[in-house]
Amino acid sequence: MGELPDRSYPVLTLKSCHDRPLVPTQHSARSLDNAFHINRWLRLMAKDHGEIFAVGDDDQAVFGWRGADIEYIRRFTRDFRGAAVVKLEENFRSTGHILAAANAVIARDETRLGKTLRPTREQGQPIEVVRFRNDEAEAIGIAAEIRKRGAEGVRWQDIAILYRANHLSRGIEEELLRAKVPYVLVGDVGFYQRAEVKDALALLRLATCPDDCQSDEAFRRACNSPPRGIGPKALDLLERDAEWRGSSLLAACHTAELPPKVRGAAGAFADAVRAVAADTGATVADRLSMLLDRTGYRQWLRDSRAETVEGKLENLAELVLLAGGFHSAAELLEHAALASAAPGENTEGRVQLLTLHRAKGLEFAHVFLPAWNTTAFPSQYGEASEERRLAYVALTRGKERVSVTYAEFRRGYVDPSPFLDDIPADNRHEGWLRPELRRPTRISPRQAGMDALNEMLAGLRGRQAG
Ligand SMILES: Nc1ncnc2c1ncn2[C@@H]1O[C@H](COP(=O)(O)OP(=O)(O)OP(=O)(O)O)[C@@H](O)[C@H]1O
Repeated sequence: MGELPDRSYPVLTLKSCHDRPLVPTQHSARSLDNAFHINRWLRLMAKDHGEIFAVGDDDQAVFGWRGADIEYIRRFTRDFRGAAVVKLEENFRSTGHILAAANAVIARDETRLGKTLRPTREQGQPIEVVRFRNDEAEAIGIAAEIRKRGAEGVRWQDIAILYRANHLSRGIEEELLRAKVPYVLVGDVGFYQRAEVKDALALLRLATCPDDCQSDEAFRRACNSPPRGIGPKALDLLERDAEWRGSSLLAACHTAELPPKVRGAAGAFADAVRAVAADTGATVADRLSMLLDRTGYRQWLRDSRAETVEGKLENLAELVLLAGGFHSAAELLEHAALASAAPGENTEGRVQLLTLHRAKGLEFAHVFLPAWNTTAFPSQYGEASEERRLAYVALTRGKERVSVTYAEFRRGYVDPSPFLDDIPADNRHEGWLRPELRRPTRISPRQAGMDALNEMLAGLRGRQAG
């Protein structure tokens, strides 16, 4: 059976098992993995055939925000009386230190069914917990550490950086670029290619030189978000008018023969952009923020109620913050253009960057977990116990080394994530592990000489005694 999107499992399982009892074959087990998504189907099937084999892990139920209900798996033995529960606690993936840390973090979830992972591997290296002054220093530190590991022979594709929200990738992407570490954003586009970031930068370009013909491209991108009735027809009228007068598209908002309703909305948009353009005393960050508010862009996002809206608003906040570091809009726009090179989807030979949710089910030899800070992780938008399970998922992605980092300043002073306190002292190391702490202790030539001498003497003594 090939790869199937999660949501097709129930349908497929139902079809393939329609007239047969469901037995624990590889197929059925795979199809029923993540039982908390599909308990209703299980009931239906059990009613017909009476045999159910389901695989799931309540500690990894992290999709409540999109409708998955953890209660399905938690009350499984109540729903299916007499069901035998087999706990799979032997873990082949992670070292002892990683599992001890993960076990300790999830143990604080009092509502869980309960299991304790046991390592089959060696104890390994403790979790590195590394503190930074601010998020920029954190990104620089991670990129430098990754370069070091590369120099020690670790393959790029064996390294992953897993973060809670996708706006957190921005600083790390830039430092990886600077450190010349090849990377790929898995299942996502780079920060500057995200639609809302492109929209905001288009507004900024427009306000920077409203009547420059190069701004027409920015106008085309920005003019109808939020929708103002400037569809293909109205845009065509604007293009003709601008061409005839030799003016910009923004100027044409007041001169073109648009239908009255569209004309009002287009005129208001042009006025909002020009008002910000005229405010030459404002900083780049202030101008960007004013544009997002006065054109109604931010409000439009808030009103959309899409699942992704918080992530988009976070990306905009990150962009405004970033803009604070630039003296002029032109500098920021140039920087964005240079950093926009699209990384491919090919993970071979690249460090992988992905959100914690996307990382579920995956594993990597080296895992970096940045931004373990109160504002970022646990997320202020998330449900507390689900955030804890996400921390468990995060730690258990690592096979050999897991490095958790946090900053003291991230859009203001922040505290370390409370999940950090739950990692036992025995299983953590503050700061990066230096190579001499990582490798098996080497015996110095002096010590080797001493050992050889002692062995020889012991042999001699033995012979004398004989
Ligand atoms: N019997 C085994 N012997 C050795 N290695 C094993 C065995 N079973 C699984 N593994 C290895 O353990 C790792 C984890 O296995 P797998 O991905 O199937 O676990 P999982 O329960 O789906 O994990 P998760 O849900 O946490 O992602 C993999 O690297 C797999 O190859």
